[in-house]
Amino acid sequence: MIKTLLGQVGEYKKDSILTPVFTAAEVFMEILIPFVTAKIIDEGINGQDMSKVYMYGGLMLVLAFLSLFFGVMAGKFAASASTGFACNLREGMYRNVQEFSFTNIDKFSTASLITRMTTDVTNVQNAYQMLIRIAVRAPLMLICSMIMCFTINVELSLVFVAALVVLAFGLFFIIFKVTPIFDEVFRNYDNLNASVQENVSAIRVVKAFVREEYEDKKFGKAAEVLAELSIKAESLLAFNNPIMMFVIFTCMMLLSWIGAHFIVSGSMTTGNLTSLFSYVMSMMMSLMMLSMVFVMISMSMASMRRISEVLEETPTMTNPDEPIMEVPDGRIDFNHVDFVYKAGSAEDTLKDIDIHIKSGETVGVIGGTGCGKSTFVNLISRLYDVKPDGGSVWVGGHDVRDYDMEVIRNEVAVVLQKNVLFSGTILDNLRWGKADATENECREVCELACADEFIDRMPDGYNTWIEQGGSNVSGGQKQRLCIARALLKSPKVLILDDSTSAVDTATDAKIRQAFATKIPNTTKIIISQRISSVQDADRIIVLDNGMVSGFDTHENLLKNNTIYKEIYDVQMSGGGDFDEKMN
Ligand SMILES: Nc1ncnc2c1ncn2[C@@H]1O[C@H](COP(=O)(O)OP(=O)(O)OP(=O)(O)O)[C@@H](O)[C@H]1O
Repeated sequence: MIKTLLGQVGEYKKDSILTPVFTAAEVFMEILIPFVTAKIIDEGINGQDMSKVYMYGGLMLVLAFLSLFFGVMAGKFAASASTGFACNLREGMYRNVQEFSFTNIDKFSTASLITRMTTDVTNVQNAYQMLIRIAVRAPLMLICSMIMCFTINVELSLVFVAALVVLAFGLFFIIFKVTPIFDEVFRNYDNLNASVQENVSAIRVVKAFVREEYEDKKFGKAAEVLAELSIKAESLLAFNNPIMMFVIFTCMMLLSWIGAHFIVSGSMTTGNLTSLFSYVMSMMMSLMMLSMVFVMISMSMASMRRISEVLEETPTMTNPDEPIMEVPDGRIDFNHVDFVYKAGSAEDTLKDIDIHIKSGETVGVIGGTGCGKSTFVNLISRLYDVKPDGGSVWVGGHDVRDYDMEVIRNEVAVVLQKNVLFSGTILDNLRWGKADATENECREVCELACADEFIDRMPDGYNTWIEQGGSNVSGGQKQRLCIARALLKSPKVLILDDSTSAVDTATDAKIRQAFATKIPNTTKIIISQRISSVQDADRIIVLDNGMVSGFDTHENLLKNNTIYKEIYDVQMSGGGDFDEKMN
């Protein structure tokens, strides 16, 4: 984990090394200052020698200036190293997430990925800044101050060594108690983010079902749990200061009392006692800082682990060593395919699918909810891989695993069931299909997808701004834009996964007619719950519980496939979709 994280320091290594170097220099300057103070008091003031006062005063000024300079430099490099490190972590995670296969994506929730890229990275950034600065400064200061104290007076030094033990015990007891609470705090951040993400993205559904109050309560509860845990942790941390102050003042009183005896008996000078006080203060402060470093680091351990989980996640799908860079045609072969989402599941999602589709053919896929239609098409563009011994899926005469992944996904265009548009103009959205498409090309595909009619009615036409998630266009309009976007890729295989469900039947028929005449060489796979959407297809696959129950023309299926015939009869008599028959 540590190796993975440190690997992300990258170009900020130099800043990360310079920070402790300048911090050490700053500490050495600060350590010398009380020593010079003692000289001013003993040799200058007590010795009635103004020249010594000026000389040591000047030296002190130089030391103070150098300490300031080194401190500023250390702060500057620490800030640059930690923010740069955080930026690299975010970029590294984001890059890896882009490489994730769907199997990888299924492992992490969106909310958890967001928390990891925001809150977790901020924690690690703060911990890293502390590590390269305070974690160097505090122990160095502690050791140097202790050495100075012992050189001044051994007996007095033993007083604060005892005090240090008490303080260390108190502070580390608090850390021990507080660390597990912080672990829980970060786990709860995931729940809070999940609640925000789910509700904000589904705000329309929330309103439609009048669930505001319920959702409000749900969020309130998550926020309350988080607040309670944070209060618990902070309340424990609040003891830090009083314990520290108690030990410091007790220590000071003891030092003053014993020190006064030493001064009166002539075995110690006033200057030495003054510098001893300064060193003791520095030591206590260092210990306090050290305890904070431990809190911060233990707080961020959970974050570190969560970040490295994303960074170390290896994509389950990779390109072959010598990938095929061209898909010859739109032939599709499923050779006895078995597929399961999670290894070890009791039942396969797809079972022994053996189907052969010709290039340019239009194939309908029909079946009940959850029977595996989307899963079936996801294998064609290699969004998932088949089981290790679960047959193979071929496109254009080659196993999909032998292609370059970008090539196969460009040639197999999928209009997913859940259509997503991005904020930007209609043209921007269409050009996701082909970055350099001209406006004319965009218009052509929009005509094919019957999207031109509503775009032309919009005041800004193709430059109309689409809001995030396509919230300012209707479901049917969104579907047509997504079909146009896929067409712009001029793919060898076009898959429509129930993507005309929100389009009226007349427009649906028009789109299919356009496909048949304008893109005859593209293999078209149309998933639908409506028989009317697939009955014109060359052949239709009837899926039932992950298995192929029939694969033939509409007419032959009506004659030979009882499931298909029954659905047809139900839908023709005004019934609903596939599932109504199944129930
Ligand atoms: N990412 C996933 N992880 C685990 N199981 C999944 C995943 N996606 C789908 N499934 C399961 O696989 C089965 C087939 O799902 P699939 O989406 O292929 O069905 P479908 O026929 O397309 O259904 P619908 O018509 O409702 O879209 C279902 O039982 C579903 O719960």
